[in-house]
Amino acid sequence: MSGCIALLGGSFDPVHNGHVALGRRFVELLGASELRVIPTVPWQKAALVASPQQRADMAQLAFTGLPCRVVIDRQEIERGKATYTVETLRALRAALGPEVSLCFLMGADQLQRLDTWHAWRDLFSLAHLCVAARPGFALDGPDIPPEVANEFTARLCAPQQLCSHPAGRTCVAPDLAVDISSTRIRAALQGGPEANSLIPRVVLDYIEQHHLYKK
Ligand SMILES: Nc1ncnc2c1ncn2[C@@H]1O[C@H](COP(=O)(O)OP(=O)(O)OP(=O)(O)O)[C@@H](O)[C@H]1O
Ligand SMILES: O=C(O)c1ccc[n+]([C@@H]2O[C@H](COP(=O)([O-])O)[C@@H](O)[C@H]2O)c1
Repeated sequence: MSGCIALLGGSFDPVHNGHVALGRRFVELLGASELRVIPTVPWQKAALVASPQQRADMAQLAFTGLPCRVVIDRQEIERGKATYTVETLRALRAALGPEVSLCFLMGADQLQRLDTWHAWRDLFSLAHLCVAARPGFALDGPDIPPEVANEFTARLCAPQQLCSHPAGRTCVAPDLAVDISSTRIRAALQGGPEANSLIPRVVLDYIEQHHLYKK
């Protein structure tokens, strides 16, 4: 089976067990043959702490061991400016062709904000959208903007159906429940050992070696 490509974009400042669980869960559900991790330069967030290179290094460490090929895609950090996902998906389509199945992964927090993304409706012609539950963020109901809910629900399929189509469908992983954020980890790293259980050991070692996130 050729499988599809799961795409996971993020700030990863730092990468944590929630990101790894999100990637792993959808690789399993979709039957993806590749997870392409895309460290971003976010236009909706204040300045990040770690450098683009450090965030890419940490992602490389965190995602080894998944049951598929893992690629750290540096195109967004190499653009050297804040980027839009729609641009990245257009570049991937141009490079990979119209037939390959592309599945863009996100947590429920981003579904709630999807209507703020640049040209968000165009995303559906370029990729599938796959959304995982995240504690504190509903997957449906009044927290999802009505226009997003309409588009998302009309395209909803079982995850295993996505790999046989290039784009345009949606799916959910309602059973993910990892209550971790990079914000909490940055705070924990300043205060004590709590971060130990929230990020992969190899990433914690990297953070210590590079003296990241200290006061
Ligand atoms: N615990 C989690 N469960 C499910 N999805 C998550 C989780 N943490 C992050 N994600 C998703 O991973 C992607 C990248 O997230 P990001 O790098 O911004 O991490 P974050 O923890 O949300 O960061 P911050 O706290 O700095 O906002 C987003 O689509 C986000 O929804
Ligand atoms: O394209 C946009 O306008 C857009 C707005 C907000 C977030 N994103 C993407 O969503 C992913 C997660 O972003 P973040 O800010 O939660 O790290 C990452 O790939 C971002 O590029 C994209």
